[in-house]
Amino acid sequence: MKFKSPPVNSLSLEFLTEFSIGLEKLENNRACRGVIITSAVPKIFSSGLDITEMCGKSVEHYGEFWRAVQEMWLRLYGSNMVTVAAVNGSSPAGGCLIALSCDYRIMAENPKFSIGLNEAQLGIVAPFWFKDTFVNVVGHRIAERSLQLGSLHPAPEAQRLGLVDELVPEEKLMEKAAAVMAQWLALPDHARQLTKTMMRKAVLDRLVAHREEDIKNFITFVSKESIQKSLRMYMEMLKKRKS
Ligand SMILES: CCCCCC/C=C\CC(=O)SCCNC(=O)CCNC(=O)[C@H](O)C(C)(C)COP(=O)(O)OP(=O)(O)OC[C@H]1O[C@@H](n2cnc3c(N)ncnc32)[C@H](O)[C@@H]1OP(=O)(O)O
Repeated sequence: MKFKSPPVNSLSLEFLTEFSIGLEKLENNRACRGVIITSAVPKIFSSGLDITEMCGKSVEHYGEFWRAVQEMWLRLYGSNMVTVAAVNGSSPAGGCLIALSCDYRIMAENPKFSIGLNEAQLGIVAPFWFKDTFVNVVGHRIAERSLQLGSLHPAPEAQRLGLVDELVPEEKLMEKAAAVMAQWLALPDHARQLTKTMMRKAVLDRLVAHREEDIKNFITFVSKESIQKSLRMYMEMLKKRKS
């Protein structure tokens, strides 16, 4: 699957819905045993959740948007397929969540590309299931420090921390992703799938059990004037940085 929503592959409601439907179709296709996720937008894997979806909208919209974020994660993290992220650009926040939800992450070895859950820098808090996914990849201590600081780790540091599994030159990324996919697909599906379920079930079940509460929390949080102000200021900062 190639993300192609210029300029930065931000995860809008439309993008998330299309991504989830695409994953569902592949999941139901018995001929498809694995998916490589990458980007068709140069230098950006995904800029994370589309901030404009969280600014100045109705309560109904926030609810619908957050349900779509949850749905995407439940499908990807809970997928029976082998999932490989070929991270060919920067990948903050929700973009990082997508990479973390895959079985294996390969990143282009460009120190200008960074990845991480930087929510704290925006004055918002990564939800528990973002945090759980992060902890399951890098461990508690690294996750705690990285989340509190809202760190975006340049590719070499991301590899040192275990946030990505390996770095390769950008031109070799897809070749390497295909080789990793072949290695993972060489195992019998049932054994690999049951093992994956065993490793991820508790974290998935936690969101499923608290899904409505999580949506309510998001709506309450994002509707606060202080949070709206932080998000607006962040968007302005992005625009100023550009000019
Ligand atoms: C209780 C629950 C609480 C909520 C939990 C929320 C959980 C997750 C939150 C998120 O995922 S928030 C999103 C976090 N993302 C970021 O911080 C990334 C911000 N973007 C950047 O750093 C840069 O844009 C980039 C991705 C490194 C790309 O840089 P580049 O220089 O190539 O491009 P820009 O000029 O900065 O951007 C182009 C254009 O896109 C707009 N834009 C960028 N990112 C977003 C975004 N995430 N959402 C919406 N719009 C975005 C940017 O403003 C520019 O717009 P224009 O100026 O061209 O109109």
